[in-house]
Amino acid sequence: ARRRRARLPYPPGPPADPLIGHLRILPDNSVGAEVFHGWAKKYGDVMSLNILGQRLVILSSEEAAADLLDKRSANYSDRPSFPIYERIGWKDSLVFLQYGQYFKKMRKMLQAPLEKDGVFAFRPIEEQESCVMLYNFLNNPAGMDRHVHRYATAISMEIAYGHRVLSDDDEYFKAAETFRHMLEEGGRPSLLNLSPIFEKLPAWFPGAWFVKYIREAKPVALHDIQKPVSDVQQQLVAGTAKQSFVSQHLEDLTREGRLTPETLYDLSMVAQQIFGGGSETSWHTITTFLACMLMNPDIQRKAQEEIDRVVGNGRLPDFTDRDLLPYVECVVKETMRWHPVAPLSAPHRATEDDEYHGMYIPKGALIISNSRSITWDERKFHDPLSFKPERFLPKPEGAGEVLPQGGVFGWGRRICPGRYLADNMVWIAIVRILAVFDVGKARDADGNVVEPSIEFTTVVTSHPKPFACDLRPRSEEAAELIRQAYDMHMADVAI
Ligand code: HEM
Repeated sequence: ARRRRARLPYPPGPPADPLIGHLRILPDNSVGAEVFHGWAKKYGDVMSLNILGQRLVILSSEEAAADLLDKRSANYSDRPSFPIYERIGWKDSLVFLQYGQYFKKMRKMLQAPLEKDGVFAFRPIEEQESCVMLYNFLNNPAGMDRHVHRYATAISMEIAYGHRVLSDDDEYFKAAETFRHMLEEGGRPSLLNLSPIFEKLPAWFPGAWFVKYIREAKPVALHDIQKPVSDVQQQLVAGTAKQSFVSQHLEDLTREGRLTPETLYDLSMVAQQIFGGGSETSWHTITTFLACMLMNPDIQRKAQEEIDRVVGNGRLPDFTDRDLLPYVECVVKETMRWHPVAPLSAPHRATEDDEYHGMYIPKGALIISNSRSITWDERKFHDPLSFKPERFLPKPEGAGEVLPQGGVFGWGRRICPGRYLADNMVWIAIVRILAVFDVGKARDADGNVVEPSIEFTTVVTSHPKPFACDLRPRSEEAAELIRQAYDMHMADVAI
């Protein structure tokens, strides 16, 4: 079968150079999704590139991605190796793990509390932290971006370690920021991807930036993985530990006599994925929403009217209101469709040779699903580049279009395990911001309106560059509601 398959053509792609293949035209990560989206129009929903002998298959429709990554997930659930991340100590982070028994064990451990019904348990934390975020907006609107980052991080840290982030200087919040910088820096293309031999280069050698990076990042990465778990261990001894993912596991492991350096290591790696996977993605989905509201005041007003009608002005919306707010639901979906924060999702790898519609996909090929193409597919979405929440309303009121979940949260056995948590985190933030704030145009020093111009940048995730806006409480009552909610959530905190 291998010989027969090998005679089939690879999926088509742009013209290549001899030997180096498509290396010269391989787009930079920051524009990759857009460039691939353009190419797909010419070469089709399944195209391929050859980068120095490494085959890259790019999937540009929901069907192709679902056919391969969902329906044939037994063959497409592996990941490529990430040599730099592996060397700093993230080898066993779930997101980077190769497919196999160890992956399955780690994935199960993380997934268990994050199932659809399980994430209900985290709602009080989300309600609490959303009030903190609103309060921070009120007192320091210019710090909006950071407040949202803190919101997503604080929820993740409390779920993972029972740690409550109480200030911007919080040690755990700082660790999340460091984690992000390390992810960003270590993600740059490097010689190490070509061969481990380059590891031996001296740090001063041109292009060998990673030697210094690895040396410096490794102890920090290790500390940030182990420290919060040893904090919880100490709190358990002192009787002060709060219920959390880690405390629960530590108690179980101790009771069952299974607490060993190995089980402790696994637990530390998995716990880190809660903020590693959840913080930046949720943060940037919410800032994308804020940018969308700034650019689409009519949509903002319509969503606010729905909230005013259903919830009124006397309280903040909460999860019990969700089913009664269909338009807000559409705004959340449209934010995720219009600009998914992971435009190229995460690469999968083919474990064995395969054939798809007469094309040959060799073992070891990297499979990239292009979320941009999938959520901007003209065959599925009318006017896909416009922000139109009503597209998701059922006909005849709306267009009855359906959000391709894979385009946002990925596929098959690697689908985002945090998707239900993310959905709650993002929804409650959005509905509460809409309820009490107006996102309006900023004014310059002379009082002139600044026309919004939003630019996106893609490093680890794709998100708006910092932008000016006028984030203002909708009324004095709204401001008072925020203060009261904040006071209530801080009542038990001794400062
Ligand atoms: C709006 C927020 C989020 C978005 C858009 C998002 C998106 C994604 C995507 C596209 C993937 C790659 C899936 C694939 O390879 O097919 C992924 C993987 C992952 N996500 Fe999320 N995610 C979000 C929130 C979260 C949260 C809250 C967590 C916390 C638990 C989380 C944890 C992870 C982990 C651990 C993986 C790796 C899974 C694996 O490799 O098996 N994510 N996410």
